[in-house]
Amino acid sequence: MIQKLTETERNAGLQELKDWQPSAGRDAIRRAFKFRNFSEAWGFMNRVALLAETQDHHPEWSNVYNRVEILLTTHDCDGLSERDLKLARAIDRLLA
Ligand SMILES: C[C@H](O)[C@H](O)[C@H]1CNC2=NC(N)=NC(=O)C2=N1
Repeated sequence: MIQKLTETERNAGLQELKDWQPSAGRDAIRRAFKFRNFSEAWGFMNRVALLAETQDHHPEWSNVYNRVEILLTTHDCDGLSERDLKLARAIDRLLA
């Protein structure tokens, strides 16, 4: 069973992932993305979807035209885990 991050691990993760914010009211992190148009937003979502499948870890997300919002949390432990940090790092690398 996957473990929730401790407070120390959580803080270290948030410090490292500077573009991600803690989600208000949930043990989760979120990041908002803005692209030039829908096509670029959708292309990004496709790439994230493939990443999510390889990690067997899936985002909660929304898309409105050129904007994408991603929330990461781990349902299996009802909170933030190392799996969320791993997926967030991989998403950031897609854009680097
Ligand atoms: C059976 C399967 O491996 C699990 O249900 C995975 C799938 N993707 C998941 N994604 C997320 N975000 N949290 C999970 O706990 C989770 N669990």
